[in-house]
Amino acid sequence: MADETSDRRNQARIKILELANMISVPMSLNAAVRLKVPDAIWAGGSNSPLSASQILAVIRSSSSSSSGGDPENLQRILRMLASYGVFEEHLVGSGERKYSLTDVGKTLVTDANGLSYADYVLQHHQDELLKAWPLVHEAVLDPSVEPFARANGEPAYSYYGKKPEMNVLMLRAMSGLSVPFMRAVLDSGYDGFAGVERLVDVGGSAGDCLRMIMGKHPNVTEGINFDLPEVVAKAPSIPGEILMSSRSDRHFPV
Ligand SMILES: C[S@@+](CC[C@H](N)C(=O)[O-])C[C@H]1O[C@@H](n2cnc3c(N)ncnc32)[C@H](O)[C@@H]1O
Repeated sequence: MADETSDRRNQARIKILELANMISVPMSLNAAVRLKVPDAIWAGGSNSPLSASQILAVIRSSSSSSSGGDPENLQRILRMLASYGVFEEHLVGSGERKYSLTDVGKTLVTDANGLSYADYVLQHHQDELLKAWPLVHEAVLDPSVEPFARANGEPAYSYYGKKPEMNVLMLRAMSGLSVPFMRAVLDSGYDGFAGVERLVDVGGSAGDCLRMIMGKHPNVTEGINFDLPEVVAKAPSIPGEILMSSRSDRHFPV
């Protein structure tokens, strides 16, 4: 064993402490999203550095209780996420700390269509998903039941289908994720859709990708959103699209 006082061993101990406490990072992110901190700082595009007290005042002004709260606890969350590049910390003259959004943080700001990556964060931190994580080791010992099903009694997508609020959050999370990606693909000059007349999106969720592709490429005259019946039922209709639901009981990874 190496010398316990060596820099290498000290770094190793610090690293394992960091890993053991890593859950504090996504849970702080989840807390910031739940509190709508990114929208509070963004304030319609200003992104001016605000202190924890100022952010709390904005959050409180749009909630039923306009006072109270603990800016110190909010500052702990902000500092944690600043160290992971979500917020930028500004030390102002008096020693006060203020926070603005980095490019990473801006992905959490609600856009003109009501979309952002915030729903993706929320979707991944629902109680049902969190209950599955401590069971990951069981997937090694007995892979016949996936951790989500072990924790919740059935596989994720059939479970979502029975819980309207989870189904809708999943749709919103996927839209928030896919719309900016597809916009980037289409704006990049990608020509893979040239000459395509019928396009099937397997697991197309709300149909955003189909809608955007068909809007840009009139040659695609028939789009088929192949997804689960409860998902297709909630998806907005698109002219020229055939909404097709899966009748498969088998839940394949998409
Ligand atoms: C990760 S999401 C994909 C989101 C979508 N491609 C987008 O860009 O927004 C996976 C999708 O697969 C769908 N899915 C899961 N199991 C399915 C099945 N057996 N048949 C059809 N769709 C399924 C889910 O309902 C969900 O919409």
